[in-house]
Amino acid sequence: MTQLSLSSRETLLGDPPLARFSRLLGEPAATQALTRLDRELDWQRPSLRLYGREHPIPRHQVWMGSPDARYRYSGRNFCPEAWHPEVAAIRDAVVECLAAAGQSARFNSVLLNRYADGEERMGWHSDDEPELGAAPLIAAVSLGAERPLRFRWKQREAEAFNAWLPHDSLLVMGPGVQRRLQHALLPRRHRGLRISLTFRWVHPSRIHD
Ligand SMILES: O=C(O)CCC(=O)C(=O)O
Ligand SMILES: [Fe+2]
Repeated sequence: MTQLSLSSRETLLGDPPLARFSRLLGEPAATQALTRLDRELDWQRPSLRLYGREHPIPRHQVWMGSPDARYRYSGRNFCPEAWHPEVAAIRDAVVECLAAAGQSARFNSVLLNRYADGEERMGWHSDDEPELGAAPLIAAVSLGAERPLRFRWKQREAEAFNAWLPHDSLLVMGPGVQRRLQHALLPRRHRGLRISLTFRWVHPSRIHD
């Protein structure tokens, strides 16, 4: 039996589609991936300009992907790093997991986020940059400490809620999730390293210098 057949799917929202899979990679692969990514990636802490002042982001990150998948983020153009073999293997596991669930998907870009502990975080946002297209599918893999990704509706049509993301889980944000909701990884009082990988498809033709 392969690890893939052990992964299980849970629906968190039907419309727009939000689903969580557990045991994406299996053990010891998932723990080995966490250790390897922590050690081997060139983690960056860029600063964002806000009200004329530079603020280092409250986490570390790496953009990775195909060379033509350039990405605009906070007004800057990022050229992604080349695929690390471990990240490419996780990407392929995500594509296989989705295919086994009857969903075809492709990814040419990933944002990796490294949160050293519960103080490190990501603020409210939607992944709705124009180069992602009108209805992107974003697949978020979590490794390490379990934390909740908090969702809130832009039109306040329902209550905010937490999607808990355990080690070796996959959260799939389907078409409409970015348009209708925002998400954030809020600070929590707890210890433990967490690395997330959010795989996307960046439309190469939409990028202009
Ligand atoms: O760390 C997470 O799970 C969230 C990351 C995220 O929202 C993003 O990369 O856009
Ligand atoms: Fe996001």
